[in-house]
Amino acid sequence: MSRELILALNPRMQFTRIAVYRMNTTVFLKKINHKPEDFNGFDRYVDQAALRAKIILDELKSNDIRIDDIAVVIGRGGLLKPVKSGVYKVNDSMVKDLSSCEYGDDVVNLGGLLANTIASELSNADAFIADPVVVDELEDIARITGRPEFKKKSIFHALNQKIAARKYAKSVYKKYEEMNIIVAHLGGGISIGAHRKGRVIDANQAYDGDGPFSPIRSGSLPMGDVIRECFSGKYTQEEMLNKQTGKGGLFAHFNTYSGYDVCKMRDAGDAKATEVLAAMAYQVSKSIASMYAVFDGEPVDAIIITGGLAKDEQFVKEIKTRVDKIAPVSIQPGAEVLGALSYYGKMILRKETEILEY
Ligand SMILES: Nc1ncnc2c1ncn2[C@@H]1O[C@H](COP(=O)(O)OP(=O)(O)OP(=O)(O)O)[C@@H](O)[C@H]1O
Ligand SMILES: CCCC(=O)O
Repeated sequence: MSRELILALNPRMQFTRIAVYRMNTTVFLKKINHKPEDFNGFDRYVDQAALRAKIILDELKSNDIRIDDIAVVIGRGGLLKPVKSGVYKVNDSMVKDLSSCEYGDDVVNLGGLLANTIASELSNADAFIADPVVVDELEDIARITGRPEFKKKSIFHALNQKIAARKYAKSVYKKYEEMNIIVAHLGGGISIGAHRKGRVIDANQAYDGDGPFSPIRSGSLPMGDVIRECFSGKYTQEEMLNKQTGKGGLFAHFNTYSGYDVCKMRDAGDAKATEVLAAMAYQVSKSIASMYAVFDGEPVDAIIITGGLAKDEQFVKEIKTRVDKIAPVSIQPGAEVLGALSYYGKMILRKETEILEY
């Protein structure tokens, strides 16, 4: 039996999900909740790397995980320069871009940094990321905007979208690379991707660009109003960016990061929650329908709805009824981030994947 373990890491704002795998067996799975006061004094998410790494290592040790058997530490990849899909070994250049927030400050940056810090503490491990949020397979036409100095960027949930699409393709005995699929990832952020024959040729710029609003992101806004707010003198640039990326969407309406809680408010008859969630479902549906045009007349084989909010039947129903004329709709509730990372971790151990250099 192989003694080589895989440690997978998915850092989120208020918690870090970790899992340890021995090939196909899950050895350990844990959602480590963090108290906001633990991070007092840290201005940026990346400043939390050393502390979170220690908390994770302590958790593994106190659960008798044989940490020196860990060979692969693989984290969810962060805001980096645009890259092709695949597995990357964490190197100095990646650590520099993540820790300086060269391409933005999001908690997802901690994926590569935690993997690097933890691997360096172990005797036998290397650090990796896979399909980071900046996987870029856009067609050139998708990049052009109404201002030559602005190009649309590919920032979306590449890891979960691609795993969801591969899983669906397998379930209908086809190859991902042979299918046309629209994937809607409904998580803390929301991204809609047009997967044409295995390449995501268009997606909304989910982090700070366009698309539906989400539990934490503002999505597309009336641009004139945003410009006027920028120059109102009321907010700094940092505050304006934060309103777009971390304090928009459901948070701005309800002061909670939890889509689950807002769904519960709707179920209890709250009129505002009903209205805002319906608007979010409406925006997701419009975004899915807009991707139909991207396939330029080729049939779309499936629409996949995935992510945490895909667990809410009412929310999903409101989207489904608006888009199911386009293609059959398949629901994959929840995001398999750790499972997806373990899939790549196994390929690394079996030497079945190219290790790309950042
Ligand atoms: N049963 C549920 N019903 C409704 N919403 C839910 C449910 N379970 C989770 N959610 C919501 O889903 C969102 C989180 O989804 P998910 O776990 O896919 O995202 P994440 O990993 O935190 O962020 P992202 O997907 O943007 O990277 C949260 O707003 C959460 O409250
Ligand atoms: C960080 C990119 C995807 C998202 O969370 O919106």
